[in-house]
Order: sequence, then C-alpha cells, then structure tokens
Amino acid sequence: MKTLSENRVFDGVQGVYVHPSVTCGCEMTFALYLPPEAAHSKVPLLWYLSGLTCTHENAMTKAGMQKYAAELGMAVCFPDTSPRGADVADDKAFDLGQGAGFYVDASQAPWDPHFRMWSYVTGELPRLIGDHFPVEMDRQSITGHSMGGHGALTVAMRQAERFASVSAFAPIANPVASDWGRKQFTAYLGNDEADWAAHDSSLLMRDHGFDGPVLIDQGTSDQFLDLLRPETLAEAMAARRQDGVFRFQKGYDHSYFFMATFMEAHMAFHADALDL
Ligand SMILES: N[C@@H](CCC(=O)N[C@@H](CSC=O)C(=O)NCC(=O)O)C(=O)O
Repeated sequence: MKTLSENRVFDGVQGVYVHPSVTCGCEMTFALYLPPEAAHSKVPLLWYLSGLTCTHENAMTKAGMQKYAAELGMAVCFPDTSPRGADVADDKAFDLGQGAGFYVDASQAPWDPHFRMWSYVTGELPRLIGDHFPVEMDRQSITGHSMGGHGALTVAMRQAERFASVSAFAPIANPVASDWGRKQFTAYLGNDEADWAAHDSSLLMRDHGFDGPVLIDQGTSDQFLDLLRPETLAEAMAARRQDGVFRFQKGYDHSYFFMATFMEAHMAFHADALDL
C-alpha cells in the first residue's frame, strides 16, 4: 500500500492511499479520515459508499464529514466506486462501467475480471483497513449516497453482524424495478433476475430487514426520484416494522449540498448506535 497524500484537518489526518487489489485485479484508491483520538487509541469506523461518477474524492471533499468525525472520535473510510484503468472494461454511459460498479460481483463478460465491488467492500478493503490502521473492526457503521446508498443498505442487511447502524442519502432503493439497476444488473449479473434480488434493498428489507437502527433521508426535489423509487423502500420498512426513520426532506435535490445539510444528523445517529 502507498500513501498518496495525508493532510491535517480538524486535528486528525485525511489520508488517500492506493493498493494492489487482488479482488479487483487492479490498483484501487481509497481515502480514510482518522480523528485526533486515533493517534493514541483505536476508534470506530464509519463507511461512506459513493454514487455514480464518484471516486474516493467526492465525499471526502464535499460532504463535510471530517469536522463531525473529529468531534465524535470516529474514522471514516471512502472507497472508490469501481475498478479503474486502461485494461478495465468501460462504457460510454456514465451509469455503467468505471465509476458505476453498483457494489456487485460481475459474472458476465467483459465485466467479470475486475468488477468485484461486493467482495472488495465486504472483504478485501475491510481486512486491509483493519490490518493497517487504528480502527476497531468490531465497531462499524455504514452510510452512502444514491448508488452508494444502495450499496450501504445491501451490505448492511447481508452482513448485519458487522454493523451497528445503517443510513442512506437518496439511495437507489429498488434497482430491480428501475433503469438504475435493470441495465446494470443485466450487464454485470446476467438475465436471470433471481440473481438480482440479493442486491435490492427493498426486497432485502421486506425479507429480513436490518437488526439495528436505519435512517434514510430523501430530498423531495431530487431530479432522479423516479429512478430511486424511495416509496418502495419506505413501504418495505413499514411492512417489516423496521426500527428506523424514513424522512422526505422538502426542496432538497440529489447534490452534495443535500448530504452536507444532513450529514451531522447522520453521523450523530451512527455515533449513538456505536455508543460514542
Ligand atoms: N452526470 C450525471 C449525474 C451523475 C450524478 O449526479 N452523480 C451523483 C450520484 S448519482 C447516483 O449514484 C454524484 O454523487 N455525483 C458526484 C458529485 O460530486 O456530485 C448526469 O448528468 O445526470
């Protein structure tokens, strides 16, 4: 692993690191914020999974998480959203290929050699972080935006033992019934829709939910509302009687201005679940 940069911010360190990924078969970059406490003891870890077109950098620079992470004593990890490189398959569309890994392991050509974001964020990257940084791997929570909200919810519901809490900003909430999902799952996973269900947060919520608190924020002026299908997840939470809150926030769109506005509340929610 190589350090690309380390900057002091709110008395902690915002680092960016690159490592050869066995899972993705290419170099992967991630960012990790360590709060001041991490200089002398291990700290809990919050994952932030980003959306379409993002790298590790968007949330690191625009979500305003470092101030709250420093105050709460929490590390934050920002993975990339896909494998990258000249040898990695891509597509002209912004919502397929590089920058659009959808947190699944592809089984179809030409994506299958590298597009293994499920295994990367659930296996290889957590192991690497736990081995190299002062984080408490038995105290983790997860959040994300849009495609990353979909990732956060599906990872949390399928690896419930790993996470104290899950939240999401404007998640792609029902990808099996949306053009943000059907196109990508067909490309990455193939035509058998039975293989898609494990990556749909509304279906997972209906089937088994999450054993912990859930917080979802969705802007009412989001330009992608019809693709996100928030009502399907809200209905599934109600049907499941899930411990959680689903909030429609009046006038907010899909941008990082929305995340920055509600980030403090999300981080306080996770801090509470992590007993901070
Ligand atoms: N270029 C696209 C819009 C892409 C976009 O809005 N991406 C969002 C995530 S959307 C769902 O996953 C994002 O977070 N972008 C990065 C940012 O820094 O804002 C279009 O033209 O429609």
